[in-house]
Amino acid sequence: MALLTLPLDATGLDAAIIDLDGTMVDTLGDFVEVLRRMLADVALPPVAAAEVERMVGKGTEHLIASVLHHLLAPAHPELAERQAVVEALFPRAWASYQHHYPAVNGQFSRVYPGVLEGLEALHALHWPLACLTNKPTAFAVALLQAKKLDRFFTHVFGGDAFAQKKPDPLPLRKTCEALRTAPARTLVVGDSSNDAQAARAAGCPVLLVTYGYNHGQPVRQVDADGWIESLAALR
Ligand SMILES: O=C(O)COP(=O)(O)O
Ligand SMILES: [Mg+2]
Repeated sequence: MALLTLPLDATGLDAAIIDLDGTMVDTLGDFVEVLRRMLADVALPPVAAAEVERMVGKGTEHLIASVLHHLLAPAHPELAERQAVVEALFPRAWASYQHHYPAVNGQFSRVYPGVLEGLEALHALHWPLACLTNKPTAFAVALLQAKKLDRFFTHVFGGDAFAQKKPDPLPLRKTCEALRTAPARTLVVGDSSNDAQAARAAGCPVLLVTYGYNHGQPVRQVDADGWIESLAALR
């Protein structure tokens, strides 16, 4: 695919679906802070940003469970026993996370360089644009509004919008339906293997940014159609 060697309007593509965390907004600081508040509520110590970075991207349930497993591992080295402790703690942790997130959302995060330029370039082509994230929809909408990026998107779908989350292809298929575009003509831009696997399975071409969160793995080893150092490369 000559995605990165042709001008975008000569690629045969006519729409785009863009990921949020790690692609448009560096939200690691938000996650670290909301987890710090949540963990204090359940009498656990905070978790380091480098650990959180490896755990972000598969939605809220996965993030909370991963953090609890990580922190409880020294005291409960046996997996089955730890699982039971995590399950018992989970409802309180979940409720605390939901309680704290709105106040934290966008306060400890920033839009990556080049994002505005890239979105403006797609907007100038009159491509319909959707934001598809594993973050809950309400938090995603509020974050895009706080960062003044909401005006670019006709649709915003979060991890709770469909029956499956990325890396399942269902959210991409459903988002293409909402945009009324064909997957093969819809560019996916993301930062992780979740985005790339979902795009491959849905039949969408996919570009990955090189600066986001990819579960601690090198992003250039992920099967994708290309890598960009900034969304400004879409100009
Ligand atoms: O897992 C999350 O909450 C965020 O994931 P995203 O990279 O799909 O925006
Ligand atoms: Mg992401």
